[in-house]
Amino acid sequence: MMRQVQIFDTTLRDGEQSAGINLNVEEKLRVARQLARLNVDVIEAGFAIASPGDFEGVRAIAREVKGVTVCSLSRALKPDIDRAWEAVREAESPLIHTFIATSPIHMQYKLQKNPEQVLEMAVAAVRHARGLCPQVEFSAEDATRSEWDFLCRIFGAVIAAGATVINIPDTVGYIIPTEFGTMLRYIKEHTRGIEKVKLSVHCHNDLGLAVANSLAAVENGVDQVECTINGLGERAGNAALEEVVMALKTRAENFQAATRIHTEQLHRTSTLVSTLTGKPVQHNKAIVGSNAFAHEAGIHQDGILKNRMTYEIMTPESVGLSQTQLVLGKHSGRHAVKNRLEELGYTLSEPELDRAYEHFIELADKKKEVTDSDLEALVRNQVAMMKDRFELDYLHVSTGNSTIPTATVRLKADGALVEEAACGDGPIDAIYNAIDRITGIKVKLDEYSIKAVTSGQDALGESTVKVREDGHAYVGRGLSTDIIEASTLAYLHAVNKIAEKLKWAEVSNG
Ligand SMILES: CC(=O)SCCNC(=O)CCNC(=O)[C@H](O)C(C)(C)COP(=O)(O)OP(=O)(O)OC[C@H]1O[C@@H](n2cnc3c(N)ncnc32)[C@H](O)[C@@H]1OP(=O)(O)O
Ligand SMILES: CC(C)C(=O)C(=O)O
Ligand SMILES: [Mg+2]
Repeated sequence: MMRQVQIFDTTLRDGEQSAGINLNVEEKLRVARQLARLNVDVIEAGFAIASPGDFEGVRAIAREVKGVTVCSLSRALKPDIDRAWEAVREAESPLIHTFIATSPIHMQYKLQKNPEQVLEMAVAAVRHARGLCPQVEFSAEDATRSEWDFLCRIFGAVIAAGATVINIPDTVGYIIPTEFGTMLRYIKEHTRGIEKVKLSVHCHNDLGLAVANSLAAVENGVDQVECTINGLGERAGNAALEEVVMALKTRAENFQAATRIHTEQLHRTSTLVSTLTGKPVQHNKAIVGSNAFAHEAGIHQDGILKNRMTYEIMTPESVGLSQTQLVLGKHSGRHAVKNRLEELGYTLSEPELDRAYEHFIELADKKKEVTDSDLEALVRNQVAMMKDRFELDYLHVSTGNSTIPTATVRLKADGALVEEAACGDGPIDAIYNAIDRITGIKVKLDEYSIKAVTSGQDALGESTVKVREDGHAYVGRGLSTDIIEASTLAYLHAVNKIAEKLKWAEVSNG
């Protein structure tokens, strides 16, 4: 039986606490709307007492964003709690989150209070918050460096005072997964009333263990994980929401726990947060990095082409990306180059492919990435091994302001001369109709352009067309001092690519 784990998103509170991030109210609202689309369970929208802007941000989200619990952080102080309540009270499901540090070092040096005073403050804070709001979360800041028996005592006391969620933060990212599991089991066994509340964890990434610790917590039965988009947060950040969620989904049989997250929204959410915060996502970041579903090594690309699961443990579509990327570079092999060329409409024989691959590797050694245009140029211009099926032999167009544009076209098709005439809406349309009659290939013209590539009266005109056949797009280019001829050559260029593909299909189908 799968149990449900809640996702508490704190991008707008702990994430925004990262050095160098400052979101205004409108930006916070945009993130919150997207978090609601992502279907998080709780949005920690800010720390209401911190500033008027933070207060307005929390209040605006509480007023507008529905279908999700909205919460504000507050110290264990009455004015903080009152301000938090003022900000969240209009939410469909409001929550006050109050906290106080429980580790010896924080109590002695930062709070300058003894454990009994801290316990009293925690209880008073929770009691006051619970008098205002039906849902109150209590966090023991720096819990993982606190004495376990003291934690059990303070948790028991705040539960008795009305806390509905108990959160165990690894505030400084100190704990390791096995130790966290043992600690959580100890707390569950030794805290009075713990079975009545939700148990939550909040992990920081100072040792790069935030996600691993959060997952260890799920294995040990916690009900809620606190995390942020792109792992934003104080110092090295918090547990990355996308990593926690996809680990739970991909290894569901291990965790027997599911979230309500709409994972296809992950990429979009990550991009929005990155854009608004100005914090780029590192390329190799799990799940949402630009290379997370990109493959360059030949052996990997070959595997992916044969079966995506050889090198992908989840699909790009499941996180909201349209497809796997096979990046062509110096580590790519023949299979990937052949596959891309076929997608572009070039079907090569084995010797042709060998030659093209040789040229490709030479080029890839000089360039980081070989683009589609590079590949096309390489095949058509450098290797020049493809013999066009249709070549222009003769062209005549008759047009004017009071005549129906008519074209006569003669092509050399597989060595024989074939001539056709056709009318059209304009001279180019007439030519393309005549060509279609000769080739018998049905294409749809999506784009057409003509531009001068040199200057003067004898300027060279370059025409580019994009045509579609059987759902695939083909680009053709033609160059001539006569723009009508350039347009004809561009169309023929695209049609020859299609003819080559169709020929290959015939051969392969026997
Ligand atoms: C682990 C975390 O992420 S905790 C959340 C951190 N987030 C923030 O700090 C949000 C931004 N902070 C702020 O805007 C400000 O620090 C404020 C408004 C919260 C407080 O500002 P100030 O009143 O000027 O206090 P300052 O920040 O300098 O010091 C914090 C005070 O709160 C006390 N304090 C810290 N945590 C708590 C707590 N949980 N409960 C009660 N008091 C606390 C400190 O002991 C210190 O008290 P002191 O002034 O008596 O020495
Ligand atoms: C306020 C608490 C939950 C926190 O952010 C932390 O301890 O890291
Ligand atoms: Mg934190």
